Amino acid sequence: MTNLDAYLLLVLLVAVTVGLWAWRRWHPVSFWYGVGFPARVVLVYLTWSNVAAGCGLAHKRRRWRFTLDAVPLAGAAARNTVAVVQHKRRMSRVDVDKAPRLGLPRPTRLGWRVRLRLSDGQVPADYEKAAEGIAHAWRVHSVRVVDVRPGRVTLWATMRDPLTEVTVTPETGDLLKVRPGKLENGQDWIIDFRVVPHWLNAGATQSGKSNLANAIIKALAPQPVAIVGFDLKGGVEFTPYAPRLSALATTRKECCALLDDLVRELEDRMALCRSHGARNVWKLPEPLRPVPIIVLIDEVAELFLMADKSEKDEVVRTGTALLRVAQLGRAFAVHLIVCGQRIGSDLGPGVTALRAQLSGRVCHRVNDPETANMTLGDMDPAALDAARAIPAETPGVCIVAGQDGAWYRARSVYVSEEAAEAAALGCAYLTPAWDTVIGSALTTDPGWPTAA
Ligand SMILES: Nc1ncnc2c1ncn2[C@@H]1O[C@H](COP(=O)(O)OP(=O)(O)OP(=O)(O)O)[C@@H](O)[C@H]1O
Repeated sequence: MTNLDAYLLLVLLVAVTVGLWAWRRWHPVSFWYGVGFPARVVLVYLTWSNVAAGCGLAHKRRRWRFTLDAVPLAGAAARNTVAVVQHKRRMSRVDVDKAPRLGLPRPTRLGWRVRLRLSDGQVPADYEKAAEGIAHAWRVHSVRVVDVRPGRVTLWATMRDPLTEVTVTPETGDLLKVRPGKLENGQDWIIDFRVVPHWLNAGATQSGKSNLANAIIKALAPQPVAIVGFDLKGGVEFTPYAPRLSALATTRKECCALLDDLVRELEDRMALCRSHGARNVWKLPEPLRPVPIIVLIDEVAELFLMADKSEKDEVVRTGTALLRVAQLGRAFAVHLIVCGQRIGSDLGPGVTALRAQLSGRVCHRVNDPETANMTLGDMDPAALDAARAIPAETPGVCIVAGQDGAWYRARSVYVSEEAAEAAALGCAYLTPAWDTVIGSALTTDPGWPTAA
């Protein structure tokens, strides 16, 4: 090779490197699909046998192999005997590691998914246990086991944590559908109250519960819905959103009265549906359809705590009414968002039944494993581990589980109180008066205010 050739080669190498750097810098998405992902696939295939063996996923198979007989292993004796031992290559059956069969990796925006065939005797839990080891071996942020089918699992590798910075996604305006943040897979986190009607929003103090409530209020504010609040912290949480609230209860007495209204309204809606032969309000003709009601409850434990015996009746009444709202609400468009640090059976009878009705679960960072258990206990145990691993420095990160049993790491988008207040004020003209809301099922005109 002449000097000129070497020079040209060097220039070419520099040009390719700079080109790749610029491609990655200015168009990371196409760079990932065009270069990053194929390179990763090659690496994953080449290293899979070792990775599987290292993570305890390979199993031993007896295979015919050429072996060297009588080769001393090591040490001085080995050197001495090597001269006299005849090395004979011969076929014999030996134990070899066999990795589970890897399917074709498919790219995602932040990583890849790859399907695996379970070896005999393996269960998906073996892969869940090995997920952290695989993530380190593949040098990725996380590996999750998803989409479990008989004899197969899918591993989902994510290169970096998409939840470090969550940006706002514009709302589509679909009724009762909000996008309060992002999921770990980079997709929008969607809360659709028509699919999952009631939600439990739990977590330790400063974990991001109120921020999620802000995000939901901000997203619901421009929609034709009535929002009511229960805030037994003296109204400090929800009073700033009062312009967009049709009703706000801040004392136990007000809570009882508001719950009575809600139960009566549910009964009216039930009667209306019955008289029109409809199973739920969505089957009613549109002009007759009552306005959906979103019930926001802050620190639910306050509703169940009693200072003395005189409050017992009120607490029992509250619990029963809340349970009725939860049980009947789905069909009659009354939806609950229950926030709290704890919602355990220690709060009294009825709480466990209420919790069972809240099929949407959001578990923020927790201080004690019981809270994660209470919120996600009936879900996949891996979801519990993930909830316990949420660090304090990432408020808003949570584990979300819907009724399909699947769970995701997610983070709500940051919505300051000022932004939520501004949204509530800006949409105040959409706030239906409580009197018209609770009478809406009895009239043909729900009294819905129109834009000014
Ligand atoms: N998604 C998020 N992104 C960035 N910061 C967040 C996010 N969610 C919450 N925070 C910040 O974390 C802090 C605590 O949040 P928040 O008030 O929502 O917690 P909380 O669980 O409601 O606490 P408490 O129970 O004490 O009221 C706030 O300063 C808030 O700005």
